[in-house]
This record gives sequence, C-alpha cells and structure tokens, in this order.
Amino acid sequence: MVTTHNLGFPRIGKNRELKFALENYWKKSISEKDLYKSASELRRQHWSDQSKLDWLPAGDFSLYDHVLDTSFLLGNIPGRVCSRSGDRLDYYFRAARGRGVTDTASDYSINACEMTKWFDTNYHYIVPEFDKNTAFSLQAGQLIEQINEARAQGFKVKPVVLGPVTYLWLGKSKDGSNKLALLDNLVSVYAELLSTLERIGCEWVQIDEPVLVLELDQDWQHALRKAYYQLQSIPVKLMLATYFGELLNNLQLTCELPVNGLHIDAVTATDEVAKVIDWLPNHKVLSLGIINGRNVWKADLYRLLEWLEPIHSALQDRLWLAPSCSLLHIPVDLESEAALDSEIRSWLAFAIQKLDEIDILAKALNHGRSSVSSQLEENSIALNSRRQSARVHLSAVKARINKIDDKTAVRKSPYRERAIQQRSKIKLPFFPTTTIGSFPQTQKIRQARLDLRQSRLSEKEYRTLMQQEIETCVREQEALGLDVLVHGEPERNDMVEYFGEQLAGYAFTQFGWVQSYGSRCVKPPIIYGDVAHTHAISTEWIQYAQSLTSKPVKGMLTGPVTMLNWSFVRDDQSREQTCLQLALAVRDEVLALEKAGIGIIQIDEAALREGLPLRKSQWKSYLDWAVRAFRIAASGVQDTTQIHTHMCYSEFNDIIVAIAEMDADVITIENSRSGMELLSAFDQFLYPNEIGPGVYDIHSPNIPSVDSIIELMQKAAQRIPIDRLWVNPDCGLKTRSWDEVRPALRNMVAASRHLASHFKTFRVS
Ligand SMILES: CN1c2c(nc(N)[nH]c2=O)NC[C@@H]1CNc1ccc(C(=O)N[C@@H](CCC(=O)N[C@@H](CCC(=O)N[C@@H](CCC(=O)O)C(=O)O)C(=O)O)C(=O)O)cc1
Ligand SMILES: N[C@@H](CCS)C(=O)O
Ligand SMILES: [Zn+2]
Repeated sequence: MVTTHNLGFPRIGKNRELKFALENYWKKSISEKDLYKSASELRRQHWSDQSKLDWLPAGDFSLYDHVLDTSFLLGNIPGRVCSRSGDRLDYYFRAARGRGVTDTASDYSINACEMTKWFDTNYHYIVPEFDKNTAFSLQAGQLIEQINEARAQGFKVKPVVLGPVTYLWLGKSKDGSNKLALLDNLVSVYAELLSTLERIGCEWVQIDEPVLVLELDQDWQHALRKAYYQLQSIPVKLMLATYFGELLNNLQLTCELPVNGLHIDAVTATDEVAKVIDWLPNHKVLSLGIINGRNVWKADLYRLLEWLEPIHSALQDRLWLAPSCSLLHIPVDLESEAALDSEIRSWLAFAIQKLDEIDILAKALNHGRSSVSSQLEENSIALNSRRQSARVHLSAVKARINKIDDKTAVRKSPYRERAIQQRSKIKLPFFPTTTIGSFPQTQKIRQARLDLRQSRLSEKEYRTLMQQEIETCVREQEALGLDVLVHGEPERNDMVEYFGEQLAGYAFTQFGWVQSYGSRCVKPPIIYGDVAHTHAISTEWIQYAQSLTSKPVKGMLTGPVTMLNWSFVRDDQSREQTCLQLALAVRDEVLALEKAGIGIIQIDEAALREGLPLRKSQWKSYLDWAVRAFRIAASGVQDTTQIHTHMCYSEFNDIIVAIAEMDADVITIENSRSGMELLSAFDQFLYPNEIGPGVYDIHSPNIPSVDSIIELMQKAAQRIPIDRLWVNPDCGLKTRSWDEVRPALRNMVAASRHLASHFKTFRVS
C-alpha cells in the first residue's frame, strides 16, 4: 500500500486570518490568549483540510516564521531580545520585528534579526544568529503542545522539524566564527528533541534538509554524515526531506544517510528518481514529491500514473507520495475563487486540491485506476482544455518574439553619450535625491480599493481619490525638497499583481494569498497564456503627477524578470520564453510613458538577483536571458530618456558584471544595512553608470539622522565618482507611515544638500 503525507500547509489561513490576528495583537486590540486561540483554530482547520492523507504535518504552523521557531525550539534566542521585561512572545516578536507588544516607544531600539529569502522562493525567513559562544538548549514545549493538540482532535501527525545542518547553513555567524564548530552541541540537542518525540509516542519525524539540493563542500557534506550518524541511535523513524531541486553530487550521500525514509522533490528532480531508487538501501521508505508545491497547475494524473505504477510495483509499501515541498508557497483553496474565469479555473489546483491529487493517485495505485476513474477523467478533460485553448496561444505575440534581434536589446548610444544628453535635459544638483517609488499605502488607500471591489465606490470616485493621494504625495515631496519626484504608487495593490491584472495572458485571484514574511502577504497573479500589452497602464497616473509639478516625475514600472519571478508562471513553455514576452510588454509601457512626456523611467528589477538558481553552475544561463529581457524592455527609448532600475535584497559581488550589462543609466540598491559594504562590488568592477546606494533601511521605523546619511554617502563617495551618485532610501516606503517617512526624507534631503554644497550647483559631464 502506498502511504500519503504532506510536508507543510500554508499557515496564513484561507482568508488571511493569521495576518489579521497578528496585526490586531500588535495593535493591542486582541489579547495574547485571543492570538493563541486564532492560531489553534487555524491549525484545527488545516489538519481537517489535510485529513484525507495518512500522515499530517505538525509543527509546520508558525506565528511568524518556522526558522525563527526553530531558533526558539533550540534555545538560540538573541540576548538583546530578552534583555528587557516581557514574556516569550515578546522575545519572539522582538527578534522578528524589533518590538514586542509590551514595548513602548522609548524601547524601540532593539534591532530585529535579519530577514532573507527562503531558498529560491518569495518567502522570507528570520536569519538565526550565532557566535562562538552560542549554546543550544531544548525548549520543545510548543511543538509538543501542537502534537498533543492534533492527537486530541483525532489526527495522525508526524512532527516536522528543520534539520540541524540546514539550520546552521541558514544562520549567520555574527563574529565571523565557524558555524560548523557548533554542530556537536546542536546535534546533541536534536538527539534530546528526537528522544522526547519518541517518548511522547511519535512514530515518524520529518526532518528537513533542503541544503542537500545545494552545492556543498566537503565540510558541509561531512557535517550531514556526522549529524545523522549521531542521531541514528534514537529509536524514532526519520523521514529526511529534501526539496527545491536535484541532489546531483549529494545523491549518494543522501541515500546513504542512516534514516528510515527519504523524501525527494520528484518534480524538479524527476530524472533522478531512478538513480535514487537504485542507490537507496531497500529497508528505507522513498517519498516521492510528485505534485508541484510551487505552482498552481493541475497535475497530469494519467501521465503520473504511467510513471508511478512500475515504481509502485518495485517498491510496494516502501513508496510514499507527497507534494514536492511544503505547500507554504501556494494559496489555500481554489474553491474560494468564484469570480475566476471557469475555463482557467478548471486548469488550477491550490493546496487543498493538490492534496486531492495525491489522494487520487494513491487510490489508483492501491486499488486500481477504476477506483478513481471519474476523477481521472475529469483531470484529463481539464488538461486537454488547457492544451487546446485558443486563449493560451497568441500568434501575434509569437511572431513578435521571433523578430527580436540584437538591436532590440541595445540602447541607441553608450551610457557616456546618453549621460551628456540627459544632463543637458534634466538639470539636477550633485547628490540628487529621489525615492524608490511607493509612499505609505495607508489604511485609507486600501479601504478605497476594497470599496471599489465591493462596489461601494465607482471607478470615477476611486480615480478621484487616487488622484488626491497622488497630489498629496507630490506636494509632500516638493515640501521636502526632493529632486526627482514619484507619484507614490497609491493605485497599486502590489507592484507585480497590479501590472499582471492589466496584461493579456494573466489571470488574478481574489483570495490567492501567499505569505511573504510574517503577516505580510502577496497575491501572485497567474500567467496562463502568451503575455501581451493591450493598453497603456501607468501613463495616466504618472502624467497626472507630472502635471502638478515643475520637478521631474519618475515613471515607475515593474521589470520583466520581477514580473516573472513573483508570478505563478506557465509550465508549458520555458521561463525564458515567458520572460521575453513580458519584456516586450514592459517595453511597450516604457515607450507609452516616454510618448506621454516622461523623461525618467524606473524599471524595478527587485527580483532579478532573487531569481538566481540555487546552484551557481546554473547562474550564467539564467543571467544571460534575464539581463537580455531587461535590456529589451529598456532599450526602445531615446538617449535623452533616463532609465533607472532598482534592486533590493541585493548581494551584488558575484553578479556585478551582469548588473553592469543591464546598462541602466541609474541603479538604486539596498545598501544601508551593510554600511555601504555592498558597494565594494561596484568599486572593484569600476561600475560605469550612476548609482543610488540606499542610505536608510525602510524596514525599520527608526529615523536616520543627517549625520548617519552623510557618513554613508561619504563612504560611497570614496568608491564612486560623486557626479554618478544619487541619494535615496533602500527601497519603497509603502509599509511605513507618513510620520516615519517625513522626518526620514527631510534628513535625507538635508544630508544631500550638505554634501552638494561642497560642489558646483549642477552636474555637468
Ligand atoms: C518588495 N516585496 C515584494 C515581493 N513580492 C511582491 N509580489 N511584491 C512586493 O512588493 N517580495 C519581496 C518583498 C516583500 N515585501 C512585501 C512588503 C509588503 C507587503 C504587503 O504589505 N502586503 C499587503 C498586501 C498588499 C495588497 O495586495 N493589498 C491589497 C489588498 C489590501 C487588503 O488587504 N485590503 C483589506 C481591507 C483594507 C485593509 O484593512 O487594509 C481586505 O481586502 O480585506 C490592496 O492594496 O488593494 C499585506 O497586507 O500583506 C507584501 C510584501
Ligand atoms: N517601486 C517599488 C519597488 C519595491 S522593490 C516600491 O517602491 O515599492
Ligand atoms: Zn525594493
């Protein structure tokens, strides 16, 4: 008999219940008890949603982030978060976001832990902190409570824990000491944890080691061997879970680790399955992650069965089935999407529907295809409809792609010549100030959008309200004395979803929320067909902003690579092809803005670096097509039009050549948290174009001082010629309040004026 299980379920809730509970708790409008009650109700719902499976996950739920939970489970809590009064939940939220609910304004000096991207997903985790004195101690109370909670509700669960080696890998050594020196102590705490789980009657424990899909050197491979050889004496069955890629040179090691079961991502590593079966000792269970946990498409169940039946015959009871990875990265339930076009809807599967697919496959294997014939038939009809739909393929788009040549991706003149023309057209002082685009997305703005959606506001009323917001934003920027203004992006729900909603080939959902970090969610739009630009999207708003001021207003667009990386993309053609289509669509929008008289256009590529493949060996091929896509989007304009790009979460050192090849006239980057260290990459490479290194961290509510900004810019000026430097925040200001934005930008402008006062009034080439 095939066994079914799940690796993890979305925590945020079908209607983002967790988000609202958390934010209400932080606002003190609900109590700690209420927050725990909401969390417990969500867990009950989620186990019930998964109850068709043989083994459900426990411990995958988190109030903020599962890596931060692991730090707390292991007693690795940064000293600074416990240095003030408060309970464990206060410590937890101080680590996550710099403040606990009992903190008052005078306490807001604790630095939150860093946050970074979880492997190659759009989920962000809280980075564990280590130093040479880090000592771990088991604090498993919450995990045990959740296991008992599930059992009391009649669910059969397997606890999910992040493995020791991945935990170490994901963390940061604050004093430069070797993280691997902590392994022995860490593994002894894991041994205690597994013994505890065994003692409370757990049969299986899922232990996640996604580092096994990365390029590991000998030390890390050795750490894996050492850890699992030490843990093998604990009499609980371990299901070692790997996901997000192929094992490649870690395959032999993975198969040999002394565990009872191995889960592999059979979606990204389909071609490795035969080899894994060959290498895996025959006392071990093999869990195949056959349903894609990263996309929203229905699986081809007939094709999967053709492939699985002989595997099942060979492995028999040793075969388990699961999604490829935790379902954290996809929305909860397609049933909520009543407004979605019914044809497109029939092609989709969200978390709950993906688990149905696992169930159907398991029944077909265990009891024969006839036991699920109607479900298989339904699946086949949906897949045929998608394959044959006239809405997916647009011949005009394909013809345009075929016409792309080298000239499409090259500006008319090189940067040096463009800069001369741009400077004679756009008069800017030294150290010109600007922002990254978004200004506070206030409750009022979001409420207006909700009112529009629910027909309490007409289109016209909504437009008027957004114009008022734009006017306020322009006046604020004028009063602050910024040099290049923006319209503030009030009309955008999200930088990707907004454009997706208006391009052909995209569908969007009402409730397809996916957790991005903590309580923050995104609703990735779905690319189901050939992408095309059908009408100007941003011109009306930007032109309106420009009509209000004599200062230049920068037009703001999301670039093709970011559109791709933060959308759910089609699986019936390569990502590169889809990206090229997006590039042409963005190019059309750039040209529409230029035609509307906008002389500075920013094409955000926040996710270009984020989209790098997990393995370095695959970087070049990705960067080649990603950079080309950006250039296609940017290169249609005249030399006098200044193209900016922006990237956040950016470690540029290893991709600086590709960044330079994008050939944007100006790049703004996140930089302040590294104290301008990131600039060393630009320095070493002698980056030829203009740069705005972020001068303050927009994730923090703290106001940067004039001196701190001057100091950062002086550091920047040691590396970059001053006539190529801009002054701006690290990223957009949408998550901040006006009370935070105003003083921060005031100081930023004052710092720029101070620096510029040492030089001539206007830059000349
Ligand atoms: C730069 N980042 C982005 C990433 N991915 C994206 N797709 N977009 C990004 O900007 N990845 C990396 C980072 C992640 N950072 C963030 C930062 C902030 C958010 C965020 O604030 N998300 C919002 C949801 C945004 C949104 O789409 N809002 C809609 C709906 C608003 C809403 O919920 N309305 C309520 C009623 C009104 C209210 O009470 O406020 C409702 O409908 O019930 C909109 O503006 O219309 C969030 O709240 O989580 C995400 C990623
Ligand atoms: N223009 C966007 C970029 C975010 S990465 C913003 O300002 O929010
Ligand atoms: Zn950004």
